[in-house]
Amino acid sequence: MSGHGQAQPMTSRRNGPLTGRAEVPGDKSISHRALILGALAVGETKITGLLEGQDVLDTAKAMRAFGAEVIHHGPGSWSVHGVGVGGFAEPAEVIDCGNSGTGVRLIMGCMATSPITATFTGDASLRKRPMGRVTDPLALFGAKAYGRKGGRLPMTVVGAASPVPVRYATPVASAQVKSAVLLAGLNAPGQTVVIEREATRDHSERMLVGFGAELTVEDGAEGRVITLTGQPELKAQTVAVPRDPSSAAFPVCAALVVEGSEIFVPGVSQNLTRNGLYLTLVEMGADIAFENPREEGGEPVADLRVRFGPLKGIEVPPERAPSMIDEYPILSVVAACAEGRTVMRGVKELRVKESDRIDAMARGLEACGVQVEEDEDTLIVYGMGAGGVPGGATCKTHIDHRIAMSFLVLGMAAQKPVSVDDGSPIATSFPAFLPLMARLGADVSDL
Ligand SMILES: O=C(O)C1=C[C@@H](OP(=O)(O)O)[C@@H](O)[C@H](O)C1
Ligand SMILES: C=C(OP(=O)(O)O)C(=O)O
Repeated sequence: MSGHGQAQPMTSRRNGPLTGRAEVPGDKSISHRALILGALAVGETKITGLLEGQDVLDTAKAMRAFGAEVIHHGPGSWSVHGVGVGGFAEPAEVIDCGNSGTGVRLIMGCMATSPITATFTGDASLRKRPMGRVTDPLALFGAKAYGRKGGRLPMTVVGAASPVPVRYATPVASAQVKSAVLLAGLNAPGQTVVIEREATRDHSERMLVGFGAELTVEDGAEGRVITLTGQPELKAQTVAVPRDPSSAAFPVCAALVVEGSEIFVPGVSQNLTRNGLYLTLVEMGADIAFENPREEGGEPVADLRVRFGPLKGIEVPPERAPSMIDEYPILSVVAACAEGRTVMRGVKELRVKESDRIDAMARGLEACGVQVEEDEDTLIVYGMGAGGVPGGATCKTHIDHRIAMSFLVLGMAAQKPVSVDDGSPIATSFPAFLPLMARLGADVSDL
């Protein structure tokens, strides 16, 4: 799986309306952070609703390798006995983060200010992704990194024995870079400051405060200024992981494009740094009711009631990109099923995800009979209206779970079936995607 094992072709085809309740798994970003902060805290952190996708399981394994005790009690229920800030042991084995950019970048951050050395690797997708964006700021703390050309994995990081605090303005909008610097700052004396021009997902900030770190956020002329006081004693917490809005996107968008559908998706995080897709869908005319808004596990959540209906193409405001960065693949499927064109600008970060997502979506949509235009930073999709996409192609997923799920959703609405060459990476973020969609009435199989 996730590029290590056998390719798993999958196919979906039109099959009447989708109806019922879709309980999507726990948030991937929060799940990684719950394990990592639990490992850096003193005492026993208890976690419920943890995503048991391969990305998060690889982070759990890594935390054990650095000396934390990580115990699986039952579905979604985990505990972590942490080693305290600065307490990481040197791992005896290579840390394999599988398919996970979040896992490897955050873990590099939290070991980089301890006097230990670790070697990181990942699957064929992760080994292509740039790590310099993280190792550059980690070098300012005094850490050293030795990787392949272009800052690629496998890579050895030598942590700083006497780290100094850092002030760093992130050159790209990236929560992974921000989080790596903050996690490194935990074991540096004094104040570490991260400045981001555009707000990215804020789970690290929220959870660091929750675990007892001293952290402030101010909006200044330069952007969001995050100041962390180093060498706190993090205290073990109880973490209830809310459901993942990025995973919810797949059944939600499927219901929007499959005629006659109506589904209910309970308890989806509505964190403002994550809800860009939902704003965009509403602007396209989507019938989504946000019911029973409340707070769960320190995050705003709502129950979503989603109904099929006509959709129109729009220009997605580029400044919205950080709050929906993982949702452009599925948005481009919705765009193909809408009337008129949808313009997605400011999306060049998609080129350095699990795959080049602009290219993967453009080629697969074209193969399914949809007209697209792209440049380095833009994807434009010409909508064919509800039921108008011909389909009838096999799309390449390039070891990318979101590409696989997006094309399988397209097959549920297209005139002819849509296949993917390899759906196995879906298990990195949404292991129960197939049975969940089948329960809603979708005809999707791994045959
Ligand atoms: O911090 C995180 O949990 C994530 C940050 C984003 O990546 P970037 O920081 O590269 O934008 C996102 O794409 C990824 O799925 C999860
Ligand atoms: C980009 C993603 O994850 P990561 O960067 O953690 O591999 C994603 O889940 O869409």
